[in-house]
Amino acid sequence: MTLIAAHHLAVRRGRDEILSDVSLSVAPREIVTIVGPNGSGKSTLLRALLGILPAAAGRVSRKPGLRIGYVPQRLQVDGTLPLTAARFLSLPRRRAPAEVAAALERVGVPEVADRQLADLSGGQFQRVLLARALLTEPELLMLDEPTQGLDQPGEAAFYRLIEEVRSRTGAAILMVSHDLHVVMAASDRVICLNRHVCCEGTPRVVSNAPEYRALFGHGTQGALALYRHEHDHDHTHDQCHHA
Ligand SMILES: Nc1ncnc2c1ncn2[C@@H]1O[C@H](COP(=O)(O)OP(=O)(O)OP(=O)(O)O)[C@@H](O)[C@H]1O
Repeated sequence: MTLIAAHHLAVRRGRDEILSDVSLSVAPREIVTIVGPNGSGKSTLLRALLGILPAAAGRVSRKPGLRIGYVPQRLQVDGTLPLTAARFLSLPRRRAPAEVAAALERVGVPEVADRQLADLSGGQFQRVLLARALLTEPELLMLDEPTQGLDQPGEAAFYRLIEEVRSRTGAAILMVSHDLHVVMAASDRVICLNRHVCCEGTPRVVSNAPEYRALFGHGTQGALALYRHEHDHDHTHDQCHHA
């Protein structure tokens, strides 16, 4: 069974084709991570899967009635707007205080309920966003660079939390990440995107693929190589595809 899939999807912004011929699918309980250079269309892909952006070609299919929890890449909170974490979780749908407290407890930040959103640390704020996404009891959680701005222990803790969410709720996870170490440890499947799917497969298969090494190199150097990737190589012989 598939929860959500893209079939030969293309997305345009103006005259620019941001995504071409992208096909992918996410099955129940899977953790799938999208990696790729800046501007490679990762956020665009998530937004097209959500139906926020229209398909210029191809299509998106979703299991009927699929419940999706989405954590966007950025959420600007106006520091002058008084809004506590608990109140934020109660928008747009009113939630009982006990439900809000349980949601914050689940993501490990019960103490922030009455704090102003603008006063939370990056890690606390990401957890509040996750708590909010979990309130809809999603079958699929979509997270766009959820650990942006967190330090390494904060990132590792957040990904452990994501795995816990998967085991407790059975939700599938589709996320964008730049942190390759954690991606490799925490994902069932990795999709390398550069306006099209360069390469995909299990972390083991992908990390052993010459195409992956050309893209990412090794270790921390690899993470830097990601940003330098010029996409000047030929993908005709991608061996990690369909792995
Ligand atoms: N609202 C918009 N209007 C026009 N073009 C856009 C818009 N949003 C994004 N783009 C363009 O689409 C391309 C892909 O952007 P996108 O944000 O999907 O990439 P990304 O892989 O998520 O990047 P990053 O890693 O930097 O977050 C970029 O060239 C960007 O300039």
